[in-house]
Amino acid sequence: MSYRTLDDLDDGQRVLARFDLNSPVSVGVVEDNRRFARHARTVRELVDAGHRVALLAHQGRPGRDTFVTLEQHADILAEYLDHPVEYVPDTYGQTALDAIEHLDASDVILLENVRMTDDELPERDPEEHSRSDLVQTLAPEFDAYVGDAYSAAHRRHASIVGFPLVMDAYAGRVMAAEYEANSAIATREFDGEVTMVAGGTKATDVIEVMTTLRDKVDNFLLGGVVGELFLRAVGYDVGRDIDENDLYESQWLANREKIADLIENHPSDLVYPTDLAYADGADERAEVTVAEVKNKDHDYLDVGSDTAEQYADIAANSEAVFVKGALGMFEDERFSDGTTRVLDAIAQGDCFSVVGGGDTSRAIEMYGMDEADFSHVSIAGGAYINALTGQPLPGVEVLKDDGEW
Ligand SMILES: Nc1ncnc2c1ncn2[C@@H]1O[C@H](COP(=O)(O)OP(=O)(O)O)[C@@H](O)[C@H]1O
Ligand SMILES: O=C(OP(=O)(O)O)[C@H](O)COP(=O)(O)O
Repeated sequence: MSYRTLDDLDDGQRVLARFDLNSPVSVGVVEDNRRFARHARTVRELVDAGHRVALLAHQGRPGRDTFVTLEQHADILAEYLDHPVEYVPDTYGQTALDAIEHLDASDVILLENVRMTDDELPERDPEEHSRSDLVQTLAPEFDAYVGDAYSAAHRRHASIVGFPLVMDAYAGRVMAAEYEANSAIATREFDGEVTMVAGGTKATDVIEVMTTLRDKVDNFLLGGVVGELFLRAVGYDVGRDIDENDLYESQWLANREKIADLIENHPSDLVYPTDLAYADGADERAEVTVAEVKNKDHDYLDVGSDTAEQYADIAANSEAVFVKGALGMFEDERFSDGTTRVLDAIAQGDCFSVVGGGDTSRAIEMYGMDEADFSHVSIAGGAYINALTGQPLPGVEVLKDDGEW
């Protein structure tokens, strides 16, 4: 193995760990989400091994409403951990250094939002970041650095890439699990069919992923905004904005050439919806076959039942399924069918499966599915896209021993 994990870390050390607890914030209130539960497992291991643990994390960006202190994060994490997490309102000043000095075995402190320091946010090379005041002040206080913030590993920020250069560095459990699963489509050979659910609203991201993975994926199951854009490209009158909706036109103009290229060169990999669902005059779910659509007079908010059944079948018979984007607006139960039927088929089967995307993965808990029925449910957004498109993540690269993760 070419990177060190917690298995390689001797007990009873002074450990600085970088997590990603970045969360939605609604009117100043930090919302609980699966990042806390996941990172709590890494902290639990550190606590059980008798380490003295200081956590570094960020929240929001300067100037945004979500840019708040980490006080609430400490409380939420402590709940998951069932162990105290002391919030320290300072990142690397004297207050922080005093708190670090007073750590006992198995104590956990959470240092202040690292983006409140000037050193953190500039995108710089690891060497330059390793010379920053932040890194130079904190590094000597610890024996080891644990990088667990996979979902922020696409950022070349000081606390992500600076410490590993000057400290013994280890990948945390979240980092290792995310890396292994999300890179699998690029790095693993599968014997059977590889399928990708290509849906959701961020069509530009998804079409970039499709273009990169066109030789690896056997079936792209098209849905959501992505599906409509592909249908438009083959001559159906969908994939257009209605009224104020601005999901389609700009993404059509930005991606039409890539779409045309995929259609021309990989036609047999593309699986189109054959029917679509919308809300009728009585606000009930109604369906129409794609062939019957004469002009786009409805917002199509899900794939239809025939499509859902066909997609579920393909997923169930695949060796590996990667999900990027939902097939419909599943938050509204009327339009959840496409997404849930395919997720159910994956969950009940035994294929290798990865579900990514903050919004899409919410469908799993919303509809009472068990995360354990999937090989991996990612907590990353941008980093997941970077991994799928084969771009190295700086926060991963710095943890490699030999440059060959
Ligand atoms: N036809 C559609 N119209 C509007 N929204 C849709 C449609 N299909 C899917 N969605 C929305 O797509 C979202 C998930 O995809 P997206 O935001 O692209 O991905 P991510 O999971 O990466 O955050 C869901 O919140 C869902 O409501
Ligand atoms: O939440 C994050 O990324 P995501 O929105 O892609 O999931 C990370 O914490 C990175 O945050 P940033 O996009 O403000 O650098």
